[in-house]
Amino acid sequence: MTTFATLRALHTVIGEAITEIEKVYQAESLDFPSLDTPYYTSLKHAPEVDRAEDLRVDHTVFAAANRIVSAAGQLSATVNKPWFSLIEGINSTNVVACLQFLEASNTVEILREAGPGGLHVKEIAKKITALRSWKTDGPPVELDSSKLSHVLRILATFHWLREVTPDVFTNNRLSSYIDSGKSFEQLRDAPGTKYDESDGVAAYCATAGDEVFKLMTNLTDWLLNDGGSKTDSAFNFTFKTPLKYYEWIEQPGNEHRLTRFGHAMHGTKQFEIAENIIHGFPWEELPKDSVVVDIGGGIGTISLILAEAYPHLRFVVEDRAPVVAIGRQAWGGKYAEIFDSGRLSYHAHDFFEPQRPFDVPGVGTVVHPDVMFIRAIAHNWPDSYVLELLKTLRAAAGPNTKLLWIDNMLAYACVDNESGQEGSEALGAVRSLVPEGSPLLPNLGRASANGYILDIQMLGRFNAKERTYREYEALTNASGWKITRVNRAVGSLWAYTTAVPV
Ligand SMILES: C[S@@+](CC[C@H](N)C(=O)[O-])C[C@H]1O[C@@H](n2cnc3c(N)ncnc32)[C@H](O)[C@@H]1O
Repeated sequence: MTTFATLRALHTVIGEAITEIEKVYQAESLDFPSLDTPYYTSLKHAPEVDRAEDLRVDHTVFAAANRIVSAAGQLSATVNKPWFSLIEGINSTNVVACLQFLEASNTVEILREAGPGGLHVKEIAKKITALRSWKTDGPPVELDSSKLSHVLRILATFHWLREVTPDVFTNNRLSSYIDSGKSFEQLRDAPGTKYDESDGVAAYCATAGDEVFKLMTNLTDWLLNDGGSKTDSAFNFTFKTPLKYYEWIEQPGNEHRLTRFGHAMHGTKQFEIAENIIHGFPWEELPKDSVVVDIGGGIGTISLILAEAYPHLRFVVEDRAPVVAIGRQAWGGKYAEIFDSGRLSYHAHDFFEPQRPFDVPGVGTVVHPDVMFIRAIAHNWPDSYVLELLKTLRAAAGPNTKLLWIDNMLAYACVDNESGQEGSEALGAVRSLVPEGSPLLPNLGRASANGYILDIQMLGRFNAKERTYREYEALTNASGWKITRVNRAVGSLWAYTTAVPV
């Protein structure tokens, strides 16, 4: 194929995908949500606004949108001047720093309250300064608005904000996504509660802008000088600690990081649509009062989604004692019925220690849970630890216990000729994520970027990784489990992998 033929094929992919999306929206007389219009998850909207939002994750729309992102990324990589592509890649820290600033300065909340007309940088700077007053004993250091305008302008250039008129900025759809929902007064009077009862996206942004941003600057040194093995990870190298990340955030002085991390994990449900979580496993087939243990469940984000959808089940969120201790409080008054009825309880336990029988409200002592699930757990640990964890869970399993492993399942960036044989696709090994003859990268390129970005975050933070199907299979086979089903999520690389004891 000539390059022009490839460019035209990519252009066609985009055109056809737009037509598919338009049909779905036209069927309900709706327009696609505009990039210029904020959508604050903490606010109430007209039903048609919410419906247009919901349709974004309609399977047809989601899949077509992914093809557009993939094709647009490939088109741009082909035609953009390589130097410009390099600058965007190698200097992307500039954008990261500005995104970190956007969240840390509470600019999104300030602009929400300013309304659609936006606010001049001088006014934004004054408000940011006022919100910093708790940081210092004396008068807060005034933020220079001429510098602020430059930070906000690069964000507008990357579509993270909108510059309405020179030096006047407003939120757009993307920046509104980082909104914590808090008022100026709440942020001023109780800055430590910014993430409480939020959707966790702002907390995720803050964690990524702090720990991850810092440790990524040392990834190359760690890999080249330590071979990626002598010290535990780029995190240890950066923060000069022998502790594992989860021990470190529990140390005095890191209280804000521990609380923020719990909320950030709540934010990570955005990696997927709730529908995947709800239908990733046949929860409805489990008998009443079946016990589901959420191993390393954090503050309970995923179990709460499931407990709402499946009132007949009992959920136990197991995590380290300091995390469990802040679990219920992180939700404020939300989910009171689920907690009060005992349908969801917390259990402090180190998951590398043998699982012991424990009491579940309304059920009694449980020796073998019906389901044990690990979501975003294995990707935090190198293979040797995952093996230990899977063996520990295997020892706790009864003959009917199922293990559900939820993580990204990485596809190769090329066609995998050894996969795709009869029967293997059902178990997760795929030849390609795009149809035969498509000009798109077999792993959907930029549309799947979030999975590979998370993979490298796991490498830097934990010396760990997201895994391919073969890597899942090697670990389950070596620990007494057999994979019986892989349910790939719609629109992302997340997968729901069920295994049974052998
Ligand atoms: C990436 S978070 C995932 C949280 C949750 N499963 C979710 O999907 O939102 C990993 C969790 O593992 C917990 N964890 C780490 N080491 C643990 C251990 N040894 N025992 C129990 N939990 C642990 C952490 O405290 C954290 O809540």
